[in-house]
Amino acid sequence: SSRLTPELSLDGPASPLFAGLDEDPAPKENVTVTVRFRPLSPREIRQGEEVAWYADGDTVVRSEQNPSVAYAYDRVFAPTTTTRQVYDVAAQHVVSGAMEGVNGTIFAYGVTSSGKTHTMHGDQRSPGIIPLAVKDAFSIIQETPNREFLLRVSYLEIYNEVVNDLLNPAGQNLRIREDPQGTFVEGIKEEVVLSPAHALSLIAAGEEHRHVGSTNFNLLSSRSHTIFTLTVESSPCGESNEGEAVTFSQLNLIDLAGSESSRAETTGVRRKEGSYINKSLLTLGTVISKLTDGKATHIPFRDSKLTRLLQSSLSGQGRVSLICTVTPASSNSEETHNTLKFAHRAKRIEVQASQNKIIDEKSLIKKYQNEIRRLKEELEQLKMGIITGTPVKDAGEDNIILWKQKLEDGNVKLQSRLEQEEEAKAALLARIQRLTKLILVSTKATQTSRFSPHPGPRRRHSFGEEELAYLPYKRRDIVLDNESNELLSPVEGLGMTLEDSKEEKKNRKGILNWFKLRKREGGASILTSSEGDKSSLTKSTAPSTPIGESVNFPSEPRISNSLVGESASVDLFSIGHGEFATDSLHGEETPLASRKTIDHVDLLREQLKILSGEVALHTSVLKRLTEEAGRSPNNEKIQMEMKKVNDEIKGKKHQIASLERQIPHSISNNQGMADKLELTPSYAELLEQLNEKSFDLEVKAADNRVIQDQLNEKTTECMELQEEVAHLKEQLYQTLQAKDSLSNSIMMQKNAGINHETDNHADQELSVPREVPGETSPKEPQSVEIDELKQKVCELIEVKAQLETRNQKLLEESTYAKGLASAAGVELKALSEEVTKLMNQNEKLASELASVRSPTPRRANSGLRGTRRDSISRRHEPAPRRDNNAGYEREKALEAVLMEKEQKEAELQRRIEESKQKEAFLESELANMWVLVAKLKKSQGHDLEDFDTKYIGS
Ligand SMILES: Nc1ncnc2c1ncn2[C@@H]1O[C@H](COP(=O)(O)OP(=O)(O)OP(=O)(O)O)[C@@H](O)[C@H]1O
Repeated sequence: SSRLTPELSLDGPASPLFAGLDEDPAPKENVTVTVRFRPLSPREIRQGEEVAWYADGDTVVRSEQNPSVAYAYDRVFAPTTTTRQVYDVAAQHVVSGAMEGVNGTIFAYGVTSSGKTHTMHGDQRSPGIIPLAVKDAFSIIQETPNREFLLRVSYLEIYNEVVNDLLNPAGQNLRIREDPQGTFVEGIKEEVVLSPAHALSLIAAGEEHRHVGSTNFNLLSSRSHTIFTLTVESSPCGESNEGEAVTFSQLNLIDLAGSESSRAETTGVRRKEGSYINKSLLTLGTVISKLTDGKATHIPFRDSKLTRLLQSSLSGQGRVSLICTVTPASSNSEETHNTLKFAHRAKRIEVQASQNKIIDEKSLIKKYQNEIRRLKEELEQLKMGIITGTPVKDAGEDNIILWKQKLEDGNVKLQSRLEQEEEAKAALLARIQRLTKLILVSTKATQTSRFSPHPGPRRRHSFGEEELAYLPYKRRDIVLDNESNELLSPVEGLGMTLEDSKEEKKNRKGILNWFKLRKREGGASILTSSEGDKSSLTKSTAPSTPIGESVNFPSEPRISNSLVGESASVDLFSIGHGEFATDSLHGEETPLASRKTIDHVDLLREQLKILSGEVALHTSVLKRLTEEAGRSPNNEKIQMEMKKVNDEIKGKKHQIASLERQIPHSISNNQGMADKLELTPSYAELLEQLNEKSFDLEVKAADNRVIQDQLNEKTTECMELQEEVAHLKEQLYQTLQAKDSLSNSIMMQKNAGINHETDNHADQELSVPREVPGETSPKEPQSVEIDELKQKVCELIEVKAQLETRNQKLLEESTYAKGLASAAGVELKALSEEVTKLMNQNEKLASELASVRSPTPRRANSGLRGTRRDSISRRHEPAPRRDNNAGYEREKALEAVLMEKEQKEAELQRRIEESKQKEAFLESELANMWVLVAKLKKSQGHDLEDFDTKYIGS
């Protein structure tokens, strides 16, 4: 499928993107071919089907009827084998190869209803190869601490020989292109993924668009081939990796549509689909036999879209694993035999597992790394600029007026410069965070690498609830005849899932917690991919642009708010807490928590300095004004200015005082926080999650804003269209009137018997203007009028066609906008549920906190709020015993944090409410728009229909 972003592939031959294959070419290996039997279905058993083929040991499939007919493969899986076992043998090595830069392709092949989709996608009880591979890829990143990764996905289907983008409904009928590196799909959308749940959610969304339909054999049969591609870029960690090669690879996970025998389907669409499916699978078979023939000169890759896209994999670049799914049923014996022969041929294809390397600096991961580095430098410079400030030059004592003027100007300039710099700094920080989040790194501190020659055993990660939610509950529940779908084998994975579920609940980290804080040398730590950065990605409008990082990422306002002004500095502090808490949880060697606090305190001090400078400037201005006021005491303007400056000085002083209070408070709060973390580490997790949720909410709100803008645009377009329609109506009306008057005059002429010819053919005159030699008036002007009318009719027809096209476009865009709005709605709902959950947890933690305190009879009987009130009132009592002081202080700090969190919760709730309102507003807007469009269509339709019947028809 798609290989590279255009910006990467544009480079051309002068700067080759790939260093190519390794200098030491990897030894040749064969395609891994496995066969998976599915159990007999209850229907097959009811119909008295017998077993025609069976697994004879681990590697042989044998015919029941004729035991001398047998085929050997790398592995044969009996009906009771679980998909996880299949994954371990048939897919794991391909996935781990892809993470190391070796291309990989895994595909399921078999007749309809043999279990391809069950194997590739699976369901919640038995996740398929695709979810397992995605999960494994992220586990590998987690266990490769010395490398940074960038993962992108694309998802397409080939339906009736047309390539459609499943991640972008607008991406239909895409073209397959070729370049020196192979074939790729032009304009396909790629999304950078940040967690398994994120990737699975994209697959689930893509599946919604896939073509499925019921056949005689499968109620939900796949009617298209799908290719899910995971593109992996990785480079060594750290900032000293400039010039080092980046490994690049693609993992293609393919669920083919099933080949069908002629008895499978009889009518219309299904038959057409079936013939396309069979043709492409036949081409696949031919390609494979020619590839293994040895003598073949021409391989017909171009005969089908499927083989064109698989060309580079099948011609040996990277690992290939073919999983052939078969049913043992005797009624399918012949088809099974064909599948087995196909698998046997494929076994002979040779491939080479060489590592791809990109030497070009323009690999996407490199591009991000360089940009992060550059932004950090800019930020450093900006910070220094803010601290240094702009010195105001002494203009000399003899020119005091000029000096004063300059001072005033300098003051204004300084202020606006400071504001600008603060804004720029916030924007830079946000951008660094945004870019850093896209690059995935392990949270492990250990330096063992999977890229080392002998990687240790890997821990198997089980699916969390949020990840399972993106898999179908039970795929294809209904089989024909309404029979139960339970096949005669233990339900795969069920036991395991039940067993695991308790463990999963305990360990559950959720979508957002796959990657925690990331440390970077020589700079402030930056949050990595702990947040599902969906908004920025799905906003990407241009196909093949993997990130929409420039679009709608609302972190700037949040950070800039936090940097401007006194009240907002509380916000800044709360952000600091979130990050601080998260980092502390991981207990890494660098004391990130204290560094965060130092950063924060530094910032407060910087603000203090700025404010002091401003106060000094204002004071000098005030002094000058006082002198002037002394000279002209009745000048009201000066008095007012003095008052204004005075107020400003007071305001600034007030801010300074509050900042001075905040600095020690921040330090002690930090201490309190650290103590609290010792007691309740999960509390920090909660804070972090709250932080993440609020961030998500902001993203959603930004999304809503975009949708709202789109809606407004559409509404304006609708209004314009309406105006145009009204205008057209007017024109039509005029034309009709002209025509009526023309008919009248003709009739009058007829009656007067002026022209006998006209008498007989008056009607024809209307539509066919004729020239009568020697005859001039009064017929000439009439025919001119008729000509004009005809001209108008033509023009109107053209306008009608244009309007119809525009209307169609408008309808498509509205559908898309509606989709976006409903997606935002679903997300919001999920978020509000999360927040409710968090609040419950919070309540629980608060009561735990209460129990941690040394119990007094009074506290033991009161609830959380009672406890807080008690402790607040205690603050006004005389100080308790000296040895209780430390505990008391600590309690105070904890309470402050608790209160702060409650405020944050309330704030979150408020934001959810706001978002909900916005959503409701959007929905009503959308509904209005639909009504408008419908009305428009209706009125336009009526008018034009009338028009057609009346004039064009006649
Ligand atoms: N190994 C298996 N164990 C249990 N059930 C299975 C297995 N393989 C397939 N099934 C069940 O058999 C039915 C058909 O499987 P599936 O839809 O995966 O077939 P398919 O080959 O993808 O069909 P199509 O080509 O028509 O899409 C489903 O109900 C599925 O749950």
